[in-house]
Amino acid sequence: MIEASELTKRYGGVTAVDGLSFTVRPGRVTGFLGPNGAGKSTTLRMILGLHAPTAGTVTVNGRPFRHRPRGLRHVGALLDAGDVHGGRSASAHLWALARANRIPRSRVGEVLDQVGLADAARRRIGGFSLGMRQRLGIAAALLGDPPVLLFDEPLNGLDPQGVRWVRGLFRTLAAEGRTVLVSSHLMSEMQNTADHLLVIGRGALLAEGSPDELRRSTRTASLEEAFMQLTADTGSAEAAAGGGADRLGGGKG
Ligand SMILES: Nc1ncnc2c1ncn2[C@@H]1O[C@H](COP(=O)(O)OP(=O)(O)OP(=O)(O)O)[C@@H](O)[C@H]1O
Repeated sequence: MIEASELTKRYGGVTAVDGLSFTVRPGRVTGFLGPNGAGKSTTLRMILGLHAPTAGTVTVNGRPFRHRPRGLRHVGALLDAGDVHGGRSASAHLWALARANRIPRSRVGEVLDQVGLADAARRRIGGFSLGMRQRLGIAAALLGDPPVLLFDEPLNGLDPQGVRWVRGLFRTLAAEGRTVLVSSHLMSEMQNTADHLLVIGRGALLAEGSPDELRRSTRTASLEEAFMQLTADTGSAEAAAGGGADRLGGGKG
């Protein structure tokens, strides 16, 4: 369970996250949606204790999460798949993380198998495609078998088979009772994946509910249209490109 209360982050004059309160429950996939610059990554970084909130609190299973030894056993996260040492092999990268988090070495082979990178285990990460890096980032998140998992734009660079695989993986992780939070700026991606959605714009919560609830509350035919409508006033490039949709009011679903 992740609980945010009045979470706020300011960078100088920019308010990236603005009094955000939400609960992410275990046993379901929660989609975290918002246009570019809405504050998704900043929120994920505050959940992980990488950035300190300017105000408000966020807890993971009742306590603020700090990076610490064995942290990967509590929370696994894919934030930026490009943020890895390109000179290392996939297995060396995962083994370094496992060692630092006191995770048995046997997990390295297991997660490489799980993400479909077993054949690339000894290859340098520098030669990996974006999709392979995403898979490696997912492997790192799974390494400590954690009860809470955060994924920032996990589908970037994945081919259709990869996208289908990730959707299945998220469903399995949720069915195992884990807390799964997945950020995306594409509502359509979440249509088949998320049980519950949090929609933010300019750092504030615009709406939350199941995909059906969001469609009903916005009286739209698809989640994509619902998203356009909910974010129409946030000044995003996507909302502007969507154009046209009448605003019917979004509120909580
Ligand atoms: N370290 C930082 N210093 C200054 N401003 C920042 C910093 N990190 C984020 N911001 C600003 O905070 C706002 C929210 O950014 P954030 O990356 O959290 O949004 P996002 O929803 O993840 O966007 P995207 O979908 O583009 O990844 C943006 O205006 C961004 O420019």
